[in-house]
Amino acid sequence: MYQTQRNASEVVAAVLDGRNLTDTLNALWRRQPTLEPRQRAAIQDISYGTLRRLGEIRHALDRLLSRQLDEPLLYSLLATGIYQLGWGRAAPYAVVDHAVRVAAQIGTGRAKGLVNAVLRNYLRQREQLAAQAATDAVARWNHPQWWIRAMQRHYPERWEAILEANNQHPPMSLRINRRRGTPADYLARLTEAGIEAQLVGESGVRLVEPVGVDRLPGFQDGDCSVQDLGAQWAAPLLNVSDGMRVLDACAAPGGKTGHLLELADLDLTALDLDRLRLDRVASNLSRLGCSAKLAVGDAARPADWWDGQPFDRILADVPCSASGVVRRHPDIKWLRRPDDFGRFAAQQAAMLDALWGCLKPGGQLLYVTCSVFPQENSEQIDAFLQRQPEARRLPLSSLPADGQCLPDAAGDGFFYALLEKKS
Ligand SMILES: C[S@@+](CC[C@H](N)C(=O)[O-])C[C@H]1O[C@@H](n2cnc3c(N)ncnc32)[C@H](O)[C@@H]1O
Repeated sequence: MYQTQRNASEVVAAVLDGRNLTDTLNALWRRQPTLEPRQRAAIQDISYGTLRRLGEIRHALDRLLSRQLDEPLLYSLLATGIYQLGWGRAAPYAVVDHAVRVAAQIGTGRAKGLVNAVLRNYLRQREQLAAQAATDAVARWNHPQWWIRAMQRHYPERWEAILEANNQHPPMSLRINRRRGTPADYLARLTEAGIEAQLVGESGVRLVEPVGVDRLPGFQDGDCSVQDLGAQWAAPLLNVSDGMRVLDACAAPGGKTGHLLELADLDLTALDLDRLRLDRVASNLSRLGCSAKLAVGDAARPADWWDGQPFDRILADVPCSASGVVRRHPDIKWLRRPDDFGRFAAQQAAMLDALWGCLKPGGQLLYVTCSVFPQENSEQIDAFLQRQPEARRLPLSSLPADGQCLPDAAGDGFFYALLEKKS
């Protein structure tokens, strides 16, 4: 366990230094290819758990440390240790013992004694610290203060539920490939495989407990895909039918591309700025047994990749703050800054304007984000409708009237706006 604690501390230290959690973990797997699945799962569990609870953990450390600790790795070792003691399943004596061993490797002379004292004091004062944390907003909700205030302002009735949902483990949902069978048939196959699940949405199944994809019947043959329920709205909302010319403008890793191709036989172009991520679109489509034209390019610069033939449908699943998927990426809430939203909004507006020029009169463009911040969503669309008089927003009867889905037990947070170009 001691190597696991060391690895998890390094991952958390990297995130606190501004790096993305998924990239950091992938870099670790590449650096240490001999880590067993069990060890990877433990490192992942400690890193994700620590970041989910970071507000409360920092609050405890502020009280347990007599002065500021300027050694980032040692601080992360304490943070992960507190997570394990407060919320983990490992025996407390083993957590403390192994953390002290890691401290001896990474810290200065006093590190061992400090780690031993802080973690033991945490165990002694745990209840008192938890009671104090309950009175501090950042510790209570485990989000930065500015984020909590923004949610209170934008969602006065729902902010607590949103923050609470962000701190939960995400559900694992599947999209059933309708070309291969019905969701009910697939549910029966899951039951036969001993995997408990329930039907959700139009083509979805939610698992009671997450499992590795290798356990999912027919996964390699494309019978199902892992996709959150909130994301499963996208393809059906675009109203595609056989023969349409469709652009998936920000396609990678191809979750929604595959869904579109399951719904109809399309002449589909999958565009993405990131060549490596586009490789994942190719492998996802090959697993599903469907194909698309793949193009590397900037959605805001059609001159670089467009042949001038207008599209019937465009899916613009634009890069955003990802503030609706915090439970899958708990680093996001600590890495984002309030001024990021202006930057995202400007990039999204440039993409929308450029893609609009590629749409046929009478065609439809679906704008999607996995954000819960109005700057990227309703405000973005309102401003677009002001700029583009030939655009009108179509109602989406299956979703909340403003198109904003908030993270809850059903799905992640997404925003949808369907725009039609007047003919
Ligand atoms: C939200 S993700 C798309 C998820 C994808 N639609 C799916 O369902 O699997 C946004 C994607 O936009 C890509 N991207 C970022 N900037 C872009 C740009 N200027 N032009 C095209 N793609 C871009 C990113 O590489 C990323 O793959």
